[in-house]
Amino acid sequence: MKNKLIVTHQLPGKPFSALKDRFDIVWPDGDTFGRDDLLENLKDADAVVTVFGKPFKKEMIKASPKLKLIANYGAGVDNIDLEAANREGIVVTNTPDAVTEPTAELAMGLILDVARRISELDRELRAGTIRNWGVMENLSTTLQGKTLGIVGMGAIGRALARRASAFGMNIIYHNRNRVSAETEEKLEARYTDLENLLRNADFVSLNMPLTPETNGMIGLSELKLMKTSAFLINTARGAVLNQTALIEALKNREIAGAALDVYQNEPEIPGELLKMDNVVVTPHVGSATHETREIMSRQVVGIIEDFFQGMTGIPVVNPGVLDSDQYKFKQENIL
Ligand SMILES: O=CC(=O)O
Repeated sequence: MKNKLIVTHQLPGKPFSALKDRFDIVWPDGDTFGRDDLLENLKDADAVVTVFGKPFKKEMIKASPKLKLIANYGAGVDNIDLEAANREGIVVTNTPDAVTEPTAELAMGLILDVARRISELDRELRAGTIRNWGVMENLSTTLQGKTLGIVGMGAIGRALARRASAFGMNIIYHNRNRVSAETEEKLEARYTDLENLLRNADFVSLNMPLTPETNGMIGLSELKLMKTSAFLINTARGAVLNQTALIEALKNREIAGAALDVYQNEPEIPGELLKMDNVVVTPHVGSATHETREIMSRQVVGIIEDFFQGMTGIPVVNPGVLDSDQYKFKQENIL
């Protein structure tokens, strides 16, 4: 009998044809399923493909008694109730590698944009509101020689450090665990505590995952430590930053500007941010390139194939579940 796979959102579909002999694959008609439709489909699902930023919470997990695998399309798994998945013996995976380089590209792009005022000047030119092309007009900030503070030196943080070095920036970083001396040397990155990073960086880039420890990590007191000439860049998750505090810090000129790809309550962006010339906004597109979306689909398909053949070496984000009785019971019913 075939296993049942639910894909919760539309994704590049071609790679999924490799699964059709072993799986009945259910896709939504539109962009995604309605709640009731999804709950109904989950009743006898063996695996589900979820999407970063789109909640897959306890209610969904409880409605899925046969579910063995949640294969998240995306690196961040903050959209999934991991505790509920652990309780039910469900393995959760992500697509960590695919999103690294494009997200670092976007972070670099946002740094360039907010520093050199690219979007702002583009808007003004189109609106016909640029008064003058004189030598003292439209001035911005050079990256060369400036200090970039990276909060979260995982794969994306490291990929950003490599790019920023090419622009002549000095790199300091803060991370839960210090990276190896070899990596520090290769990236020419110096470790420091968060307070020191915030006080010294000209650009602060948030690149940590959203976890209970990082939730709200950057609030008003942290923003106040930053230089008034410094910029904040967030391509991580909206909730690592207190958005109300950011708006206050920008209004009070505690910092010079911000460039944001993620928000506390997506897809909502506070109107106040949209009105500020020194704020660049993009709609959570860190990994949104044609190439990356295709690679993410291929990676998810490979993970599902490997998992249902009992293979290890897939990117499991809740490895503790593999020792649980619930997981073992479910495994016995798969193979
Ligand atoms: O934000 C995107 C991802 O987590 O992959």
